Amino acid sequence: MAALLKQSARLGLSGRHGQVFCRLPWALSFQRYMFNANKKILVEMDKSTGVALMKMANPPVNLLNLETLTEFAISMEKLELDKDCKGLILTSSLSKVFTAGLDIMEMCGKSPEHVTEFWRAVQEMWLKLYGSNLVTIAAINGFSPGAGCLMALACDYRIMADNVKYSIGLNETQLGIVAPFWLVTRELRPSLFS
Ligand SMILES: CCCCC/C=C\C/C=C\CCC/C=C/C(=O)SCCNC(=O)CCNC(=O)[C@H](O)C(C)(C)COP(=O)(O)OP(=O)(O)OC[C@H]1O[C@@H](n2cnc3c(N)ncnc32)[C@H](O)[C@@H]1OP(=O)(O)O
Repeated sequence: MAALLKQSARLGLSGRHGQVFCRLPWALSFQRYMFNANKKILVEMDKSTGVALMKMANPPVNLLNLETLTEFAISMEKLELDKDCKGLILTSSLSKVFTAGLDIMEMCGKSPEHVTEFWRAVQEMWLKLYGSNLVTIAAINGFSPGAGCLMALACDYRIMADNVKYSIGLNETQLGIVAPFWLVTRELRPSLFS
């Protein structure tokens, strides 16, 4: 993140209170592009730095439902295919929630087919992040329970906003969901793999 900001300064961007203001001539704007499918995942790719900023934008709490997870996977695929993209910062567009995790309503009163599709999308999200060729950074700017924690763990680096009110953790056992073996061994106890 610091490197990104340094690069921004070199290119004529100035920052104040965490915001970055652009003073670049319009002619250089081709170096940036933005995309989103359904506006739940916003991506801004800066070709001059090779860094993409991905913001979850599903108010009020950035729930990870099937639609958002699918959009996330598509966005990751697009970035992986961009040879100029070297790094990814994953964050939230909301002020105090990174993501409230999986939408528990996706697991409640739904058909077995739907639940299967949903969990496949959860697993795909993890695979896309954990297996990414990009340098991935989670900029955790708010509460991050359950799958929010899973997302952060799947990134190469994590930075969390310095606010004692925000919590992060795998709290899903409180809902009767058990973290799968591969998650525990890969991310929480990697020594078991060596
Ligand atoms: C067998 C095959 C295995 C394959 C496995 C593959 C992968 C699995 C890998 C790992 C397992 C990970 C499992 C992860 C599970 C989860 O993520 S479970 C969800 C955990 N999350 C929570 O417990 C969050 C609970 N929410 C909060 O604590 C708060 O909402 C908050 C985030 C602190 C924000 O607080 P606040 O700003 O005050 O907002 P509200 O509480 O008022 O919430 C606003 C509305 O959003 C609803 N909501 C919040 N969280 C959820 C949620 N997780 N699901 C559904 N809905 C949620 C909340 O009810 C409010 O709704 P209304 O406005 O009242 O209608």
